[in-house]
Amino acid sequence: MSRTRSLPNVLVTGTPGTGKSTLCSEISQISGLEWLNIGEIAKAGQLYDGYDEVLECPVIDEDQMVDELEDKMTDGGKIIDYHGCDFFPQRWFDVVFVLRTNNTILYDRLATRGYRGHKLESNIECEIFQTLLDEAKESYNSQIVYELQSNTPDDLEDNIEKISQWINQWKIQNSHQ
Ligand SMILES: Nc1ncnc2c1ncn2[C@@H]1O[C@H](COP(=O)(O)OP(=O)(O)O)[C@@H](O)[C@H]1O
Repeated sequence: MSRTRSLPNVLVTGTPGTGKSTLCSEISQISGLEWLNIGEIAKAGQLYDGYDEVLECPVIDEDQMVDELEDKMTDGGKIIDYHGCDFFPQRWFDVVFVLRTNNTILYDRLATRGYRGHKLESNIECEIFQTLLDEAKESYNSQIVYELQSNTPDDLEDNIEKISQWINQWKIQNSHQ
């Protein structure tokens, strides 16, 4: 599938607060990949299907979201971040990065964001049980799934470097097709 694309599609997943949007914003500026922010797309199109009382957030209508993104993903050159990945078609992505953050650091980030009670606890549990890493490995070929630590500004720099290198390598490998 990737042979029809001139640029790869990259998925960045992980528990809320692990740094997905920060990383995607940087990568899209450096690499020219277009960052598709699922939260904003859902809001703009009102692509919702109910409300999650525990996580205190609207539930995205996954089928509508996939329909909305299909043409863009077929074109390639997209970077998506989301705290879930099992509803995206496997064929969309050339690589999946799962951000991981130490529990106490994540707790502070989410508390600063205003998360409290069940919402805060559920997200910390999600990270402790490596829910998003397991979901990524179950949903995609585990050979394209990479775990990245996202605790410090140095980690952020390392991750920007690693993903940029991966994109450049992909371009070289796919330039003659
Ligand atoms: N590697 C990192 N080191 C330190 N702070 C980070 C790092 N990545 C993100 N942050 C900070 O953590 C908070 C959550 O990041 P954000 O990108 O919004 O996470 P997500 O999109 O996964 O919810 C932000 O305040 C951001 O500046």
